[in-house]
Amino acid sequence: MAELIGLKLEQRHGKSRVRVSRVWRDRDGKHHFAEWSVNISLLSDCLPAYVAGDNSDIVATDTMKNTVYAKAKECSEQLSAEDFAIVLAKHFTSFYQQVTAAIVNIVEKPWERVSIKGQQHKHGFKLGSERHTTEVMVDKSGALCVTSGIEGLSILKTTKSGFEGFIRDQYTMLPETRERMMATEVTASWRYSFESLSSLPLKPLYFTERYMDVKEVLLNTFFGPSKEGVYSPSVQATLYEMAKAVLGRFPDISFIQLKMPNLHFLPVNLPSKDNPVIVKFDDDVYLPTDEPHGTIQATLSRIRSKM
Ligand SMILES: O=c1[nH]c(=O)c2[nH]c(=O)[nH]c2[nH]1
Repeated sequence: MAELIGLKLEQRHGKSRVRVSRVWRDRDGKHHFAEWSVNISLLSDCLPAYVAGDNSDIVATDTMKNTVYAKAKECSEQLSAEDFAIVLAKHFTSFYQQVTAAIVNIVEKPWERVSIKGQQHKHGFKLGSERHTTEVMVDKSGALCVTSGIEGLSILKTTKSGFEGFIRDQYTMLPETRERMMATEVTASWRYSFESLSSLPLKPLYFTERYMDVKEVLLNTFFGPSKEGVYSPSVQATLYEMAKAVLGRFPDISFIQLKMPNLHFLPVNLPSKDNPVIVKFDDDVYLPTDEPHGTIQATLSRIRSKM
């Protein structure tokens, strides 16, 4: 192809924000429900489409969208977002000779079953806050990478947080403190150690359970025990403890990234021309602000032993 002499083309194509929801009905009248926003991206041998206007090797993105609905219909048992992403990625890589790898991202809407008068409702759901995310990559050989995560987990504690001992210079105004609010919106993503389709766990809803468990470990570590809490010397130290707790607890997770913006609650002091002052801050009245905010993020992974 003359056009490609001296040039390198890297390409992928796919469909974004394919929204689908699925209901599964148990015999006893209990319903299960999921709502997903699916992104598909295919790596495929379709160079002629770019360089010669020849679409004969193109999987139409419209076909990708329809495949989401067709596969949702086929999945007759409730399944995790990860397993649905795997179903799709497997289909694209095995069905089309041209497709060498598929990347499927899903964001699940946080519908939660409601309880009415202490009883779980059979078919009623309300929208929660944080979202379960996943990215699955599958190639033709069956090699696989599953990353899962949480988006929008807003958490705050009103004490047991401080920040001291940082660098001071001519621009430093921030007082040291052992008493402040700590608030953040956690974005987490973690990679599972399963590296092939054949090594995936067979247990149904395995990844859904893991998601719930990881979230619980993150929250327990951030907050500490319910009565006494746990002191945080910085967002950095708490982030590290949270990441370490996840790797320590789940051997099938090889890597975790946490993004934890520091959402500030500023002390309010209103001076007055006369005494007494109108508002003197006593760890009680704050000005909440998310702009500007600190940005703190880190990844923690296992170092593979050379043995
Ligand atoms: O936990 C914190 N980490 C920082 O890096 C930082 N910087 C800052 O101004 N306040 C804080 N708090």
